[in-house]
Amino acid sequence: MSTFERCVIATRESPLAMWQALHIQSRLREAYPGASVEILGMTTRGDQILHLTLSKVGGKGLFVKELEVAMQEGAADLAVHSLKDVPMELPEGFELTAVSHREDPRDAFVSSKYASLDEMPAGARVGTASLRRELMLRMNYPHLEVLPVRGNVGTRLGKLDAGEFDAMVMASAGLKRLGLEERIRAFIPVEVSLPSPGQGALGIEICAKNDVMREALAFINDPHTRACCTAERAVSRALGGSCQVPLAAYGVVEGEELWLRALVGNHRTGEAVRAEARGDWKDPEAVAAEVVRQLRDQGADAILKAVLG
Ligand SMILES: NCc1[nH]cc(CCC(=O)O)c1CC(=O)O
Repeated sequence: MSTFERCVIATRESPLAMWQALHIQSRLREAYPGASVEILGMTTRGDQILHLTLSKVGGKGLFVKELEVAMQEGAADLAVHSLKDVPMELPEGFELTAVSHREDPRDAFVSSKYASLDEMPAGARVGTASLRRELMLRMNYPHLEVLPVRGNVGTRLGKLDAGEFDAMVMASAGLKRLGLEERIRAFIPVEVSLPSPGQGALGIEICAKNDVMREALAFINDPHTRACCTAERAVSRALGGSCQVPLAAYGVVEGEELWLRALVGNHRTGEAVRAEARGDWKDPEAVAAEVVRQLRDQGADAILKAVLG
């Protein structure tokens, strides 16, 4: 097997992105003692545009484009992403070569005033950065005021602590990775808040022609997590999933079966349709196709058309 002697990891410079890049760096250094593994921190447009919600500025691609350019120009050999921030379609010439074992995929309830969403009185303010979470809140807690929030994990916690919100819904994975688990007052069950496709997993992107890095990174790929995230992303891809679409999809492998659940809806009205299917975990696309068929049979396309206007 051809090995590499040095590689450069491209990453955004948010504390969470840097944690994730350093995590992959340490795994590569452990697997390949003596290899040079460096990190190239970059600022993306998604990091710069903070006054608008992602659903208004163009979505997930804003967090990956500059990292892909760095790989194209030879300044980096791989990019480490939060998989849920990676667009469902990669540009020509790139591939998602590995998906790591996922951290806790649940959404977390963060508040210094209340112990859970159930305890919040009518009119209490919940901050969220995602239309998926807004839909969940509209469906289950229509008496709460849902407000948009942008910024990285620390910025959002700062806004909560400054009193701009009474609570925040955020990814458990981000808080845990940053050593902020003590801020989590409650984990929101996936039955209530089905996760975003790929939530909690890391996606490692390379140039498709880079055979050396593909081989070197293969050990990071977790087959069950990859199957689940492949199915989750396939549902999103089929239904035009993006930051503009309130869509949730979550797969788990149980024995030889992949159990996939999904939901799409209208965050403004709380209208939603759900579906689930079980199938061979080695054929995630087939399981996703069955879930998409069920969602479409229940009117998912019309709901999403109303959302996108
Ligand atoms: N774009 C936000 C984002 N992207 C990845 C994570 C957390 C890590 C993960 O879920 O994989 C977060 C924070 C959040 O959703 O609260």
